Amino acid sequence: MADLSGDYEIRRFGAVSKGEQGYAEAESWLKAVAFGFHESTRTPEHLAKSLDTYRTDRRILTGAYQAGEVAAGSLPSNVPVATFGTLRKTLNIGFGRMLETQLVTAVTVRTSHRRRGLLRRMMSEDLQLARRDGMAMAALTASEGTIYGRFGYGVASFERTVKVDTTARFGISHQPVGTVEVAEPASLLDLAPDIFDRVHRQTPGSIGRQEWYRQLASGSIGRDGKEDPSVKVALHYGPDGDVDGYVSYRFLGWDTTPYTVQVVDLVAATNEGYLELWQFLGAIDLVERVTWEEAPLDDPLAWALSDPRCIDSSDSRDMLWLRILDVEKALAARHYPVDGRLVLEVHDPLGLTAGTFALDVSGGRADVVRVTPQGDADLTLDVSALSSIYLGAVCPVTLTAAGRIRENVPGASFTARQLFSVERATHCLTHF
Ligand SMILES: CC(=O)SCCNC(=O)CCNC(=O)[C@H](O)C(C)(C)COP(=O)(O)OP(=O)(O)OC[C@H]1O[C@@H](n2cnc3c(N)ncnc32)[C@H](O)[C@@H]1OP(=O)(O)O
Repeated sequence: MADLSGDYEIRRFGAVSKGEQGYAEAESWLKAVAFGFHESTRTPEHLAKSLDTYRTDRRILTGAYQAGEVAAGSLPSNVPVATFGTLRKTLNIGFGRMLETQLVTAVTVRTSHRRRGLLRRMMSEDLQLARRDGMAMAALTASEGTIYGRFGYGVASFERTVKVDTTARFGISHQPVGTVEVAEPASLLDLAPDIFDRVHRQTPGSIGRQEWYRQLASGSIGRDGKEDPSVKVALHYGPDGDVDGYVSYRFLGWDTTPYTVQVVDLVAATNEGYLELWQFLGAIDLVERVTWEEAPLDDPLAWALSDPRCIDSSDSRDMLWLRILDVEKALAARHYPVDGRLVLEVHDPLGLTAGTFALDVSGGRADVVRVTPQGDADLTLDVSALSSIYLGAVCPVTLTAAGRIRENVPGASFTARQLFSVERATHCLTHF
């Protein structure tokens, strides 16, 4: 590939708020992101609000800038031709364990500069820096399924859109132990982070949320950057009166048929709270359908409904893509529900963490060492496949059948399946 270092300058800077030094650069960067995702132009107020939340999240903004002269009349050189954003949050890796993770987002390359290696350059440099900084994991959500495998990312969790028929056939037999009450949407500015944190600690695959989420759930910032007065909120109170769940939702209007409520955010820290919030949604008068775009695949709702066919869930898709940056650290960080031993030969297209590793689990604790291969490892796999099975949501036996894992010792994929399983369904409620 051609060396582009002479053509583009890569700059990294932290997000800042209006009035702070570097704001113009951050604003141009964010405008370029909006352009890359085909958004209509963001207003200055929207840009300022977004950058405020980015600053709280300590996002690092990376831009590629034309180093030479730009074409006369084209966008000036201070507008990046490519963008790449990162922030760090914890990832629940099962059994309540947390792993700090490099989250990659806002990847765009201007059409007139695409396929010249800019994404490859920004991704490779960023992952190397993160690894050097001691990070063992990176994550992203992908716009297309074909882009990120080449960089060692693998699909590690799924989600689906559900359309739930809430006409007379809707019924959940659960006997409520708590109550649900309507609240002022703004109450979520305070309540949402603590409730989410409880869910985060008990859900494998959960990613810590960025500042923006409580604003979205409360209707303080809609997707267009303005306050969203259509957002309504109901809180769930447990038997002791503590708020342990909420749903934020909007009615889509009388022109939509069937009459539909769309869930903006649904977060419940208890099994009962989850069912009781659904009982509330199913009881909203004049509404015939409730939709939710971030529902789990393995959803208790399906088993709680007296008629599970109330759920139309034709849209299932990959959600979290993980990329292990340091196999020893990532494997040692996990808790394992069974004892066992596996020797893994891991290939890495970026050369960050290739090698053969022995994983020995005893009493749930892992001992992981890099070994010199003596004969075949139990499993041979790319780091993307190892990243896929890491959260227990992707079955190693299936990846073996797909040719993504080579099983050198019969039964080793099944051992991997048992070792990597987690205590409850993997699900990530955080988009970033
Ligand atoms: C985490 C996120 O933010 S997801 C959002 C990703 N962004 C978008 O979808 C916005 C629209 N798309 C774009 O901005 C650009 O086309 C990008 C970012 C996807 C690619 O940027 P480019 O600079 O053109 O990629 P680059 O030239 O570095 O290509 C790197 C490799 O990926 C491949 N590639 C790039 N884009 C795609 C694609 N859409 N589909 C399949 N392969 C792709 C290239 O062929 C190349 O392969 P190789 O190096 O193995 O030969």
